[in-house]
Amino acid sequence: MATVLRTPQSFRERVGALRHLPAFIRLVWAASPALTSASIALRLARAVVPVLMLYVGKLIIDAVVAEARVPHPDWSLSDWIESGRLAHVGTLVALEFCLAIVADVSGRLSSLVDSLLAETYSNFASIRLMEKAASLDLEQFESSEQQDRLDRARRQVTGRTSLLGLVFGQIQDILGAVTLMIALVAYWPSLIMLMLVALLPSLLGELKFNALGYRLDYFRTPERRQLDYVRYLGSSIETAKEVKLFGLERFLIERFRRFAETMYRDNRRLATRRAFWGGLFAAFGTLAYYVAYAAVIWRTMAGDFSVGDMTFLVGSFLRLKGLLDGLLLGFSQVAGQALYLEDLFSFFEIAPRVVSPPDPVPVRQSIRSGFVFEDVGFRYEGAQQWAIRHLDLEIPAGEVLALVGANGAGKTTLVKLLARLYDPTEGRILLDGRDLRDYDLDMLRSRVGVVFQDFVRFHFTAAENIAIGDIGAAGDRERIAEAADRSLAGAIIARLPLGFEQPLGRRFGGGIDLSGGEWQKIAIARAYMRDAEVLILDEPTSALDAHAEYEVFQRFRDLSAGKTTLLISHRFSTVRMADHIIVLEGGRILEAGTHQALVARGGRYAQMFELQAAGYR
Ligand SMILES: Nc1ncnc2c1ncn2[C@@H]1O[C@H](COP(=O)(O)OP(=O)(O)OP(=O)(O)O)[C@@H](O)[C@H]1O
Repeated sequence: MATVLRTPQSFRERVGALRHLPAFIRLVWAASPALTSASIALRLARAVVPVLMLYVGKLIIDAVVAEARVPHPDWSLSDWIESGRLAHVGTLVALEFCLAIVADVSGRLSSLVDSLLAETYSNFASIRLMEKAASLDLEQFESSEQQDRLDRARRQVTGRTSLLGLVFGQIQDILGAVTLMIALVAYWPSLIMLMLVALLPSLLGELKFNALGYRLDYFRTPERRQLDYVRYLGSSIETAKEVKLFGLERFLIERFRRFAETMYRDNRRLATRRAFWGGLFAAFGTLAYYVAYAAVIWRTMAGDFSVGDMTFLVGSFLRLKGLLDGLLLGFSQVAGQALYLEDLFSFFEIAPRVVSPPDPVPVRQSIRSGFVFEDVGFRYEGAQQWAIRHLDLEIPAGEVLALVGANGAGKTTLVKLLARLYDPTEGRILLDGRDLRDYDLDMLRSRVGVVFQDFVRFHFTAAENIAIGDIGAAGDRERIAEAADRSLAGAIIARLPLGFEQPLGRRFGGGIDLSGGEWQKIAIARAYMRDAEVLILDEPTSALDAHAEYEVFQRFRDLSAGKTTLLISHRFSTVRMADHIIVLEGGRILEAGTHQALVARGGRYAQMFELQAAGYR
């Protein structure tokens, strides 16, 4: 069940989000240990070198002042060099030059390493996300709350890789600040305290606004998904046809504008408040800096510090202020983004419920007795009504069973239960006498070939579209061609300019779109790709003309001889081919029998059959 995430409200909870940082750093480390180590080492260099430079600067000034005090005649440069009085200062300048080069090189290398690491991490985390998503139950996918969370998790891995630079930048700044503080404490400890106290209001302010920003984003996730959806509707090829014909442009644009404006207004209010308070708090920091500055000038004039000390102290204070400001801003940004890590890691923690048992039973190569539904009931999460209730049904191995019934009668649900996409809410389903839940899930699914009514039109090549049925055999062109011939897709592919290599769909350059019926033939070829024991066609032929559907099913029947087959169709010319027919109504079995028996019975089936037959007369 999707757990409702509470929004972090209190200060502790906000800072508490930082607890995900170690897990985040572990994830970054796992993405690339080498790049992560390099990045941290370079940051360390970048933190320490500036302090060393400031100190060498101080030594230079002191040396120069000392030299300037010693009287010297009207010397030329060569006299200075020969006297040896330039040697000390010269060495110091050379040292500072070397440090400057190290600072420059480590800065450049560090941006290079960080950009490589950010991309590696983003790819790594995306793969983890896809793997996790693949392991989830269909039901967990279908809840809108879960979709919201997935959406936030996805944004976390794609849009928020800056977190990486931020966290490492923080580490660098902390190291830099600590080095400076150690140096400054040696001179005048109380000034550092002044600076730290002055920055406290900014810290608290930033934390507060971050939590507000996150809450805004959190509560806006459903709206943002709506916004993305409306944007997609208004600007994609899949919808262009209906948008034009129904004249939906203005309607969609208006809807987009309405959502977007509310979100913009809320964001603007927050950003303005943040800028105001942030500016006010920052003024405290600046004030502290100037107080410290004045104090240092005074003590230098009083003779407590040398001019070199003064430049070092003033330079260090300025740098420390910059670092602390940066740390503060960075900290609040890190804390803000860490709140989103909650989404990513809580997504990683969702446990699928439809899983293999600890000691799974292997599925036999060929099914012996078949499936038995025992008092099976299923209710979709959040639904009031049962989609299926008290269903007892036997599907003997090798039988061709047809399911008929009005829209919403429960046909697709039954198929999903059979393929163990869901587990029954009540009762159980047996395969060869054992509960489906006892079997190895992957093996079970690999034995079942389903073509759904809403099959996916993959914008891949024609060959790949068929190979979807058994993706491990994507390189086996012979099998793909055979599957295509069996589903009557072969003739369609032969007409494509690039044949099996033809990209399908218009999403990418060079793609060719197919008609609905042509797509269906391609989708049916997927069922032939699988060496499945159980074949299920859930109305994938609705776009085929009556003749084509008859032909497709005829072949399907012949080619799947000996296999357990389930057909769902609203066309009785097809349904009558089945060995056994089940009429579902409101999730229960209303009638069952052969075509002849059901017609002779004069019940619901006969009524529906008569209605359709009359339409053709
Ligand atoms: N994902 C879902 N979440 C909630 N309810 C659902 C979901 N899918 C189907 N239902 C409901 O379950 C019931 C059975 O639906 P099902 O899709 O099994 O019907 P069907 O017989 O296949 O219909 P059709 O002929 O229209 O394909 C319907 O009342 C439907 O509204």
